[in-house]
Amino acid sequence: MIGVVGAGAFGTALAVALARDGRGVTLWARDTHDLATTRRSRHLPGVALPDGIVVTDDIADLTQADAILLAVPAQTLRKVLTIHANTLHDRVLVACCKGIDLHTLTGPVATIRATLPDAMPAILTGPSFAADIARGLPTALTLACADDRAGMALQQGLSTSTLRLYRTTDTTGAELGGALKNVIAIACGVAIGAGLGDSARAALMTRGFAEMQRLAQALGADPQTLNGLSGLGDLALTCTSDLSRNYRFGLARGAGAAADPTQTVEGAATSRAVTLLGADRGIDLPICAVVAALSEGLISVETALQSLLARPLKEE
Ligand SMILES: NC(=O)C1=CN([C@@H]2O[C@H](COP(=O)(O)OP(=O)(O)OC[C@H]3O[C@@H](n4cnc5c(N)ncnc54)[C@H](OP(=O)(O)O)[C@@H]3O)[C@@H](O)[C@H]2O)C=CC1
Ligand SMILES: O=C(CO)COP(=O)(O)O
Repeated sequence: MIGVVGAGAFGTALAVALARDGRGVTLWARDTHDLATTRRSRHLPGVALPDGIVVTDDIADLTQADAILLAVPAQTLRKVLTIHANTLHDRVLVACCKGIDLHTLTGPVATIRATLPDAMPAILTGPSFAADIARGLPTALTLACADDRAGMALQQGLSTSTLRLYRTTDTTGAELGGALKNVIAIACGVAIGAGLGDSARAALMTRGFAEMQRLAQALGADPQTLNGLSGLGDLALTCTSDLSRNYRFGLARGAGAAADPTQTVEGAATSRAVTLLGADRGIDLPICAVVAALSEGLISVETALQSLLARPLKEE
């Protein structure tokens, strides 16, 4: 049985895909609302839960799970691990979130390691909208686990006919790719929202990818990981699709409109976290820094765009 913590859009979509493929799934939510009776998540409209999914608000129901997917926002992961340490402490835990904890400046795998040292941590990341996964559209993701035997078991256990998992042991590269692409997606949304056009977006994606590579290498990631699904792949998806909440957040800000406050926008807090990580190591992350200042309301859209366009001329 696979356990899923968090019945939001992504947790529900993964549960649906696994259950459709014949896996037993127990889906835990802190408050199931009417999910158990309606079999529909308010976070994933139009998708009905298959019979193979057991819905619960008792985390102890995950005690027998072969692996537990953690599909809660990155800024809440540490709290969830701490509160439910009794159930989660010695388990195979697959982080399904994309972000850097603003207080510890750690990614999801490092957060699991620090909070529950006897758990086996892994991360599932890469280009995949919950809506696509739930509809059974083909998706390819990265499964990263430092222990390659455990990674192989997870790859087998979590792949389905429509969900194709590629494996790596580079958890640092995988978690940084997923976290950083959300920040660059906000910047791209701002540019498009402000009417700067597709050429400006392509420039931001490229220079943003250079920032992703710089920080990831400084933190010990394999550059090849950033070139894969969890880095470049997810950057391409998130910076170009209206389905992305990070991109839409930027789009609204760029157009001078209010962003939807009910949406999970991981790149907002993560932009500050990665800016701090970069500053610690003397790494220049101008796009991330501008997104952080803009997300926190410290600068206007005009100032943000000016500071990106007024960068000194230099070699590529
Ligand atoms: N949506 C997508 O397409 C994809 C999302 N992801 C990643 O998945 C992660 C989760 O995003 P997503 O599912 O979309 O977000 P949603 O906003 O749809 O759902 C978040 C879920 O987390 C739960 N949650 C929040 N705080 C806590 C807490 N303290 N304790 C327990 N549960 C909590 C919420 O519960 P409640 O309903 O009670 O508020 C909700 O079920 C993010 O890191 C995102 O980047 C990755 C790939 C695709
Ligand atoms: O990570 C995602 C796609 O891979 C989802 O992106 P958003 O969180 O921006 O919606």
